Amino acid sequence: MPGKRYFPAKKNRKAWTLEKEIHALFIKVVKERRKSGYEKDLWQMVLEGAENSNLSQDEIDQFIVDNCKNVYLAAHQVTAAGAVWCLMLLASNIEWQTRVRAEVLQVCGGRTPDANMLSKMKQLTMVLQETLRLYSGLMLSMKALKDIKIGGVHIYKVVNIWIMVATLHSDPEIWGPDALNFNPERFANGIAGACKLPHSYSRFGFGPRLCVGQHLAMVELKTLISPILSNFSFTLSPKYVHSPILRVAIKPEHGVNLLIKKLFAVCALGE
Ligand code: HEM
Repeated sequence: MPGKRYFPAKKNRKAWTLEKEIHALFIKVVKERRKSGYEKDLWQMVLEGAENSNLSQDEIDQFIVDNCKNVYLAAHQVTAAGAVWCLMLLASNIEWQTRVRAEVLQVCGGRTPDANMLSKMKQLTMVLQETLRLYSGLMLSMKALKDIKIGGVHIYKVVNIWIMVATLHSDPEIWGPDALNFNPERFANGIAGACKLPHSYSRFGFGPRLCVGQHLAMVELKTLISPILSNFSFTLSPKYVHSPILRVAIKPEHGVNLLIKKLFAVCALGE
């Protein structure tokens, strides 16, 4: 909500200093952008939206900073984690890697993928859906704004509700006995065909607070993964240690080490 500064209480010195530094950092970038000219992109729309409003300068700055944080935390971190897990899963499932590569080569024919090509990558979509089932957020949180009753359970106003996404995404009752396995085939007929209760597949949330970037995220992931598949084959390095850890998103604690082969040359790469 614009108009209020959500700096932590001053007595929490470290958090206060960090918050102020982040604020100053984003405002500096905005000033530099104004000086150097700009493109008419999403970022520019945020700036113009704020500046053409009736807000005070302080409120405008806060609105801009909040949007920067949103994009960094909600958009960048989770999408990057999705890409890394997808590569890890393809590296450990060569059959699927080969299958998706064949599709990408057939659809793109060595060209940079455009929107039309991306929409034809069905196998890659299935792999990404399965990746986000196995490695998306741990939980979603919501707060009851009034007393409600759901399925016979009374929930009082202001109670926080935590929805364990990881549990829903791995329940054999919902996904079948292979719920813990990587099996993109389950998404061959879309989400409704993959599980008993489509609402339980909530990697982008659901309801009015559904992820606004869900389609952009899929486009980004396909745009990143498809050229990698066209140009390289890869397996997991023996150095890889499987250790998912909860940060902003679920991330590989020690990165993902891959052995990458480009045509006939072999090289090793960290995350
Ligand atoms: C694989 C990538 C992504 C995943 C797994 C993901 C997941 C989520 C989830 C679970 C929520 C919360 C929904 C809820 O509370 O019900 C959310 C909200 C949000 N996401 Fe994403 N997201 C991704 C990418 C992106 C991208 C690329 C953007 C923007 C460019 C974005 C922007 C947002 C924003 C602004 C919200 C808050 C929406 C609101 O509260 O109204 N996300 N996302």
